[in-house]
Amino acid sequence: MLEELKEKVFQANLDLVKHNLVLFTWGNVSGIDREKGLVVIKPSGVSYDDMKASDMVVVDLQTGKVVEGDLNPSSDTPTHLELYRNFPEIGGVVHTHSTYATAWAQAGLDIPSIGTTHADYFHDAIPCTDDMTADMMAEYELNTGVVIVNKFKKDNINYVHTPGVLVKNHGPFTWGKNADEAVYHAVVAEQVAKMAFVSFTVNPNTTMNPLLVEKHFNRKHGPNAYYGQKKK
Ligand SMILES: O=C(CO)[C@@H](O)[C@H](O)COP(=O)(O)O
Repeated sequence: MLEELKEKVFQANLDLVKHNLVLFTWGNVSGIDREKGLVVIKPSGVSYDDMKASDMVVVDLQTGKVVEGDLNPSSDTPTHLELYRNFPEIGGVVHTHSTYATAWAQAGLDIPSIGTTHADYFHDAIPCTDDMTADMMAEYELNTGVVIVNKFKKDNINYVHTPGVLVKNHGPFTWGKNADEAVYHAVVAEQVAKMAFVSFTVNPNTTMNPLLVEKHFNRKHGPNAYYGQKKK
């Protein structure tokens, strides 16, 4: 079942290792088949060296029940599912503990847009979620997704234009139209987190003109986007 998606999700998980975004098993990638309402995700606690495409676990989008697979799905599965249920245009989700993005998450700070690299991929600051309340702890993984969705709703952030978030005291989640794009955004998020850290070390008052943010974002994603299009 879903052999092609399993292979893609498996390769996307290995790409986390290739891009130095994970140590041990501290990360996970999933992909969704929207028509079938099924999500394919990495198994929990299996080393990337030993993992095979056939180890990927298939879960039901609505119930979270395992539909196929001998191993437990990633412990972060309820978070991935909550994102798929609330962000209908996404096709892949990534979670890592990459160093710089996690440092901003642990500090409880948004990563502000202070460079064109950031603005090319994230229209707004990469937001950091609010604290979870005590009653949310019982369903911690599900509510990790809830605090992400709440943050985007409360601050009116477009999840397509800003495809990532920092979960406070935890780490980054990113998404995209498929698993590959979600990994790509995880790489960019880590890089802009690192560059922002260095920029604020050099100049704690670093800012960026919002007009430059708009220019760069729209050059890649606006109605007249140029980047990657056929020559007119
Ligand atoms: O957030 C965490 C740990 O804090 C997780 O990302 C796990 O480290 C990965 O777990 P599995 O995907 O192997 O269950």
